[in-house]
Amino acid sequence: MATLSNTIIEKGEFIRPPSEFREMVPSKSFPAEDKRYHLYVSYACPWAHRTLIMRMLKGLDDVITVNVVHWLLGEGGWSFTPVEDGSTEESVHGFSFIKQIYLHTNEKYTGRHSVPILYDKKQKTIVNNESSEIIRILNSGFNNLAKHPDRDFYPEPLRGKIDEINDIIYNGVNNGVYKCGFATTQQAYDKAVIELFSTLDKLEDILSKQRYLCGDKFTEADIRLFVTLIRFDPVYVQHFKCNIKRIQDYPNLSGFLREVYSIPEVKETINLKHIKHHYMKSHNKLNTYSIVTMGPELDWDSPHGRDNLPAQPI
Ligand SMILES: N[C@@H](CCC(=O)N[C@@H](CS)C(=O)NCC(=O)O)C(=O)O
Repeated sequence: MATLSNTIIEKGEFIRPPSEFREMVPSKSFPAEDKRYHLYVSYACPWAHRTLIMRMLKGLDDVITVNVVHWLLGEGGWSFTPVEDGSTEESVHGFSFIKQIYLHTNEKYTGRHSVPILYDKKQKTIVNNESSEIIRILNSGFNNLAKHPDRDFYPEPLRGKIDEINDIIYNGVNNGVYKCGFATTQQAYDKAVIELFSTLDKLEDILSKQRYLCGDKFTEADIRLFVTLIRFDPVYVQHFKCNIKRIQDYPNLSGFLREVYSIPEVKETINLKHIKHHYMKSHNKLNTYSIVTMGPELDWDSPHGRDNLPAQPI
């Protein structure tokens, strides 16, 4: 079972390697064109989830096509078989594995075979495999084709603030849960779990005073936090040992989670079966018998209670 492969563990601490394909759209080689680009994603993966949310919120669902891998990250990496519960075939080449997309782009490629991938169907090549850049591309690179060109999730005046909060969220939360789960020494785990919960405490405080992370405007920072929050209680609490508190125990973080969950375009991107099955059945060093938990009961459809805090329309 592929579990902690392609990752670096140093002194018991998990370190995420950098992505290798970093081209942008629009650019000379990659102009924005209708139906030319394609996303390869996993519903389970929080990094891929960001790109799916941005694609929906910008109204790019007719412009950028998508293939979804099966939830199991097995020996051969992400695969497109069997097709079930929302996963799809690989429709550009008919490939069975994500690895083949990387090797088709560069047969000498030796890096990770990760999702998400933004792919150019015309030149049959990977454009970008770094989710933080793919969401920026989707936010502004296709405005001539998007249903919602006026929605800007990285607006100029807030960029400094967004970058600052993104750093905090990436280190303390998005990657923070992985640092807890993949730690191989007590010391590394202790350090990671303390960092994670002190960051969550800080974010709880911010969200007690304002509707979103950067004020009254919903931005990419909120999307980046949401994808970890939605996985937290069903998976990370127990699977990654992030169990000092649940998100449900934080009034503001949980209200924020329910509000973002209630956005129809966001809700459409969530597949809890893929999320739970992926983590609990792919990481068998963490869950030897691959048993998927039944709980917890979730209350994501209950009122978010944040209407008293001012908000600009999304
Ligand atoms: N830096 C990448 C990280 C993506 C990532 O780590 N994806 C994981 C799934 S959650 C993956 O595909 N892992 C498979 C592997 O490394 O073989 C991004 O944000 O786009």
